[in-house]
Amino acid sequence: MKTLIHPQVDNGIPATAAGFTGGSLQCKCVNNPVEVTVASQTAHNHVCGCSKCWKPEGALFAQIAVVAKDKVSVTANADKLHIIDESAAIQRHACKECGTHMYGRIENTEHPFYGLDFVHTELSQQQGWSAPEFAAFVSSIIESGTAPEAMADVRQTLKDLGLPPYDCLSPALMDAIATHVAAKK
Ligand SMILES: N[C@@H](CCC(=O)N[C@@H](CS)C(=O)NCC(=O)O)C(=O)O
Ligand SMILES: [Zn+2]
Ligand SMILES: [Zn+2]
Repeated sequence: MKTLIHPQVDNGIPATAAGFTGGSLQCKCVNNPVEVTVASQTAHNHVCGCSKCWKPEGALFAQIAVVAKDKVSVTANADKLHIIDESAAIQRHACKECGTHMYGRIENTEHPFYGLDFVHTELSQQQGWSAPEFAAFVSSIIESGTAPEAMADVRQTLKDLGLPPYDCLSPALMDAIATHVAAKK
């Protein structure tokens, strides 16, 4: 049986469009959906297996990208948003009604990724957002109920999709974090 990762990658990954300048994200509410406008292309898109990132119904992984926080604005039904966990590094602003995470913001100015917001571009009608490049926090799917015996198959499926699997972030992002830490010392 085919191992399903996420609906945006299972049937081939849609390509990044050159010159793409952003669009809007909507939550899953039929009435009065929350709308977030992202006024630029995203970067570092990836699938994340951690238990904190929002996943659509039935998906094993979340799909998540980053964008400069000043490009992100709530443009409809902002009153429906709440922060899932104020103490987390990433403050995830989610719809109180349907549970969809609309954006994650880092408020700690010392954090290596301060200034970047995390967004799920699958919530957009527009095509051309930056394509996922790797899989992060792969081992973490065990914490959400995946059997450890299934992991070899999950990792092979990710490799076959062109998403190299890592158990934290990608080497490039881990290097960026370490560079930030070293510069502070
Ligand atoms: N094994 C943990 C990993 C959680 C984790 O560290 N997630 C990463 C990737 S999203 C992170 O940076 N979290 C910061 C946060 O959630 O605020 C889980 O699955 O809950
Ligand atoms: Zn909603
Ligand atoms: Zn995550």
